[in-house]
Amino acid sequence: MTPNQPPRTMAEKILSARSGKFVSAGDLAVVEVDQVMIVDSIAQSVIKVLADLEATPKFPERVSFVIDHVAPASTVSVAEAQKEAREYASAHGCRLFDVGRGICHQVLMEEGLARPGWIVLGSDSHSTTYGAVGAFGTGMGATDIALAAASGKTWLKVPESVKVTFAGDLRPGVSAKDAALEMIRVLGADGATYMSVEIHAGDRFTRGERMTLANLCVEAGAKCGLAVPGGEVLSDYGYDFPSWVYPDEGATYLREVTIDLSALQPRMSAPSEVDNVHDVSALRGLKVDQVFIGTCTNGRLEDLHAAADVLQGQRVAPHTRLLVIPASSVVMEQAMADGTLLTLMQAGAILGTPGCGPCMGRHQGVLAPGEVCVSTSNRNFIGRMGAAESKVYLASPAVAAATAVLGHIGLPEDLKVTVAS
Ligand SMILES: CC(C)[C@H](C(=O)O)[C@@H](O)C(=O)O
Ligand code: SF4
Repeated sequence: MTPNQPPRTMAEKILSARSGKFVSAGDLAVVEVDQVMIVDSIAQSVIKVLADLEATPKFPERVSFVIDHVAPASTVSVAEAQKEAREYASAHGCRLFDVGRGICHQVLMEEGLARPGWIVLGSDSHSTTYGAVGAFGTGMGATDIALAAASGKTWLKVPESVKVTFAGDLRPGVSAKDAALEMIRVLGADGATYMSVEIHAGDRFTRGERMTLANLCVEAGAKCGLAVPGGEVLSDYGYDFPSWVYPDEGATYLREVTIDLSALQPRMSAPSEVDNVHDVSALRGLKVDQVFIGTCTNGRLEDLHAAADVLQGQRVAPHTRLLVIPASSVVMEQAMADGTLLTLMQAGAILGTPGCGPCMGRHQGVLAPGEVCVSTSNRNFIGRMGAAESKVYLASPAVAAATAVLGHIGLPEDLKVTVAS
């Protein structure tokens, strides 16, 4: 950065570096794309656009197909679409992560396909997740994704930035998911539309926790969610963090908010907007039919550990179903090796194939009219997990686990039994 350049945000820094010239919010930038990710449900459309353009991927090693949203296939047409994606990836030398490998965002992170300062485009809105390691991750539609695959580049309007600072320390029993839900409440469901949410949390959050935070950013309408590394946490980025990725001192933000973690209680997002966030204690007692622990938001090993801590020696309530779906095959193997899955199953959990599971109501746990689900996912829109008359409440893995045992919304502390003398 030359001295006469104005201070830049993290988004401006990355887009400047990857476009080869200094750009600021509002400018158009043509940037090199480091990774293009294509999910099963969009693959056919992307392949069609490429065929119409008579183009093929310019850098096949930078293109990954992931079969995760409805995997294994639920219908003949889904199976056909997945077959097409599989065959296309193999014919053109692209990466393929097939049924059971896991959810696209978790898999790309595990495979080192998102790194600090990279630009990662996904055919999936939660591609903001890659900001957990300082990659400019964003979701795009089939046409833009196909053009990026064909050319190795994309164009972007450089986003304005909102600075979110986390201060203080979480109390015991309060998690990064609670912090993420609070962040969405504060920003509002469209409060960061087309903005970069720059997350300043020092070394407070693990890599997985930062994935939860960056993942939720799109629920405030954000273009990307970039976690600025601080202190010790740098080691869990897994890669060198180039100094040019850091935001400059004195960069301009459209809005700045501070969230005091020490004041947070376990939070829950009630239907049907993600920013409809309340303390769990205010919703306590509502009868629940299904609990779902998994997804790109909260299906990692640390999330399964948090659930197992609550479920150890407990039983899921008789009228409640508990579905647990690890975010990837790696998570599943680790949870199997350390006994976590056994604890969950002994409590009555039903395990599913690593992938999205019932998150968007396509299979493996669709809700009937009138049913209520507490889920560790990121969306609770009308009909998100099934019938339009069903309801989804979003929470942390610990709260979801406690709710499964209680059969109604509640907290781990509600499970403590007082033995009469
Ligand atoms: C199917 C996919 C394109 C969609 C998304 O873009 O996010 C899904 O993952 C979701 O969470 O709603
Ligand atoms: S787990 Fe849910 S939110 Fe994440 S990519 Fe899959 S469907 Fe979308």
